Amino acid sequence: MRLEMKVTLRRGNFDLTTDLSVQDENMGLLGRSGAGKSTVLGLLAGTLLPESGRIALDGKLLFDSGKGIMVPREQRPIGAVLQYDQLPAEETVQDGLFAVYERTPKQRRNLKPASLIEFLDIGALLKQPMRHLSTGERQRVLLAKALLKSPKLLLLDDPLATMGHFAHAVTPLLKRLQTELALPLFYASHTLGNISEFSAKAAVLAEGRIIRVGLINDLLQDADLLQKIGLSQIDNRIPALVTQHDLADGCTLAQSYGIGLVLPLRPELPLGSWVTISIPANEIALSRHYIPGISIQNQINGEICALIRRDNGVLVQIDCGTVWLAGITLKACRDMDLKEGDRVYCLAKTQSFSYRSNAEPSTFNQLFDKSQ
Ligand SMILES: Nc1ncnc2c1ncn2[C@@H]1O[C@H](COP(=O)(O)OP(=O)(O)OP(=O)(O)O)[C@@H](O)[C@H]1O
Repeated sequence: MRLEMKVTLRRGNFDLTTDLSVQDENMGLLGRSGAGKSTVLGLLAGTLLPESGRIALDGKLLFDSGKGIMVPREQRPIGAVLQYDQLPAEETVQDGLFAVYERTPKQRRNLKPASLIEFLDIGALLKQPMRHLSTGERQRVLLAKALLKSPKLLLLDDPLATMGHFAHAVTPLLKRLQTELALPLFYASHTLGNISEFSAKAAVLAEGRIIRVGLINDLLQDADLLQKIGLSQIDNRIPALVTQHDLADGCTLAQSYGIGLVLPLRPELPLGSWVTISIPANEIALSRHYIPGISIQNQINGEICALIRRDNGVLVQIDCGTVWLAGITLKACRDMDLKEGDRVYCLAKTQSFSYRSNAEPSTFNQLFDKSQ
């Protein structure tokens, strides 16, 4: 995706001025509530009209105030799951899906509607008007609509946050679309959890301005930036190789960068497969010593590489082969007299780890329309 967006818009007391140039496959949009994320997505999708400026996707102008160009939403090669989307009040789910699919040129259609409807479990909703749907149902229907457009870019206003348990099924679907259809995702959220699932990079938005664009790993090392965007919940994402399922003791064993990990039991994961596990930074405690006779199964030794001051505490970066982040209070940091270069143990309970969804190669094959 090559995206250029240099626009201005005033909404009430809120001023948005973006100067964003994206040359990547995927991008996250990170910012506090009210920073302007939904506004940016609306401008890209074509539900909002900028006052001035220019938007171009892959060299094609979508908006240019100087040239008087404004490509309407239906004609933009963009699918969008937006938080606020004006939809015809009485339009049924089926009519909405059908209309989008019919408008998409046959040679561009790349997904089978029936399989998508089944996969997103929206078959029972087809006769309902959109206004009768719950938030989560609505998000799934909007995702189906966005995908049936066979878009060249998918905008997501954190739909996973409101999808409940469906998020576990939809995440691998989106990942599969990224690889199978080379579909770029632009994912907006106020936390990094879902963004980093789909993109290694993020643009940071604060008070209607893009203040940084960079690798998420680099953004996490910028204490001022973290403070500015009030990032509170930070997850560690760790790749791990499944080595053993211990049914008797109820745990799965894995290796990550030479470190042995004791994880929640997931016997269906093939031995020798790679998984991504996550653990919130706030779930990791630190100790200067190995603690024998404790129920916590993971005590991982590493060296502190940075101490980042946050609103209510300190984010400690520890090099354990890969970088782990532990969120502790300022008091704990002072009491332990922690400094860069100190060696510490990261203490992590088995049940604090969760498995992130992995795209299994065969699960989605029936979705793709390969007849074109
Ligand atoms: N229809 C509107 N009229 C006037 N102001 C609006 C309107 N919609 C949004 N705003 C203002 O624009 C600003 C940015 O809103 P926006 O929804 O883009 O933020 P956001 O980053 O997506 O927030 P959140 O994470 O809470 O969804 C807010 O200050 C909001 O009050």
